[in-house]
Amino acid sequence: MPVTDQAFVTLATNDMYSQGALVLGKCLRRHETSRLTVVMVTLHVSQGARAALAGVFHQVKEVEVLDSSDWAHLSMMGRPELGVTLTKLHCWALTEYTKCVFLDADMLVLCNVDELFDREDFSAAPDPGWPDCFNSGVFIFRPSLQTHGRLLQRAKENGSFDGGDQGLLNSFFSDWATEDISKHLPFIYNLSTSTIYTYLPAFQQYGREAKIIHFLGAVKPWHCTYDHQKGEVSLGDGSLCHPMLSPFLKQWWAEYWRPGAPSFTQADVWQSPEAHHQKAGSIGTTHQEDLSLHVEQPSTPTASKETGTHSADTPPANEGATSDWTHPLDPPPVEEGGSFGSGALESSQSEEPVLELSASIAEVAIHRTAEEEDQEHKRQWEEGCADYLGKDAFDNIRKKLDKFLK
Ligand SMILES: O=c1ccn([C@@H]2O[C@H](COP(=O)(O)OP(=O)(O)O[C@H]3O[C@H](CO)[C@@H](O)[C@H](O)[C@H]3O)[C@@H](O)[C@H]2O)c(=O)[nH]1
Ligand SMILES: [Mn+2]
Repeated sequence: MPVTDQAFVTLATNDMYSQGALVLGKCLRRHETSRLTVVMVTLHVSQGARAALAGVFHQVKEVEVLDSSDWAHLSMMGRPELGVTLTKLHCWALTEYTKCVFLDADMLVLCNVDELFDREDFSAAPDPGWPDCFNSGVFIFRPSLQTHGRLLQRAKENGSFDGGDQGLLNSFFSDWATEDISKHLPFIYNLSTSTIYTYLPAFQQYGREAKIIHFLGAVKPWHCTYDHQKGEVSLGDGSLCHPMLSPFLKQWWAEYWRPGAPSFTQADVWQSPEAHHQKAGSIGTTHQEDLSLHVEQPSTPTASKETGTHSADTPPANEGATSDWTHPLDPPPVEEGGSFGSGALESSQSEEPVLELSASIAEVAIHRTAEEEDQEHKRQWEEGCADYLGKDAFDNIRKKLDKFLK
């Protein structure tokens, strides 16, 4: 039975971030959350994207865009686009729920994380850049129109020290750093991928315990290109991503293409320009336009109907859900018949070309000689694709060095 007065909430103000929200919603469902799921959308989210989101989330709620337009502070972070993150503040107006967990749309949930609802308002994880501040990508809160009003008031009067929601929220919940340690979420609930660059040994040590991955920063998974043929993920400029990041990006794409709920492509999105004529609703007023959609068949979003009411009693079906632990950093499981899967992609039940390809790569790998293996390993090392969790783990490198220096 779903818990109908608690919800996971996310936000998408455009179709790009809607892709992230879609993956997030799919992950939550696949890991059988017992809570409802809500995505707040704004004017510029197209009908195509909304339909896809409605196939995954219990509620698609239109809210007004709030933008700090604070170029000075935002450019200090190199992220002028983040003014709209103030729109996040509207989650406090979702008073049909007693407790919520907000998750950024650039999150990958790796297992069931319903235990987050045991935490109290206001809980969050430290920000990797300034750990006395919390990162506003994951937080537990109790919706309240009073808090919503106070936050908006503060935004109007004082702005935000970083131009986005995180600065404002840290000023508002300023005792988070010192008041109550139980309100500090473990970092594994908001493991920023930037840690790969800032503290690689810790990432190696604890990365396997991660429950939620946060693709924090300017480059998001949907900016990357996934080459099914080569099984490689490259960044926008064509360069290959960091080898430690690759399993998570592949997992993100596997979730994106996982069947059982619709995905949408930019092509779908561009085909629906009528989206831009949607009227914006305003949250927190009696005239708000609630675009929540009843969803009977998540796999057929076009069958959804707009009701104007909240659809807590008709959660999307959970077909295809699995509670399997499919951590991208886990070694690929040995399957019957002795063939190996490809880690992240292996977890997909999809019949996408991805899977067929991973199987053929596995077969090739099995028939390789030891010498060929060594050569391949050397080639990957030289290309900067080190296997930090396996052959190239610190311990193994040290052993090699010790042997060499003897
Ligand atoms: O054009 C945008 C930009 C952001 N978002 C939403 O706002 C969230 C935050 O933006 P994001 O690009 O994820 O920011 P981060 O790179 O994670 O940067 C940090 O700084 C932001 C601004 O303070 C905070 O919102 C983040 O939680 C914090 O992790 C996204 O995940 C989306 O849910 C949109 O819908 N549209
Ligand atoms: Mn984020």
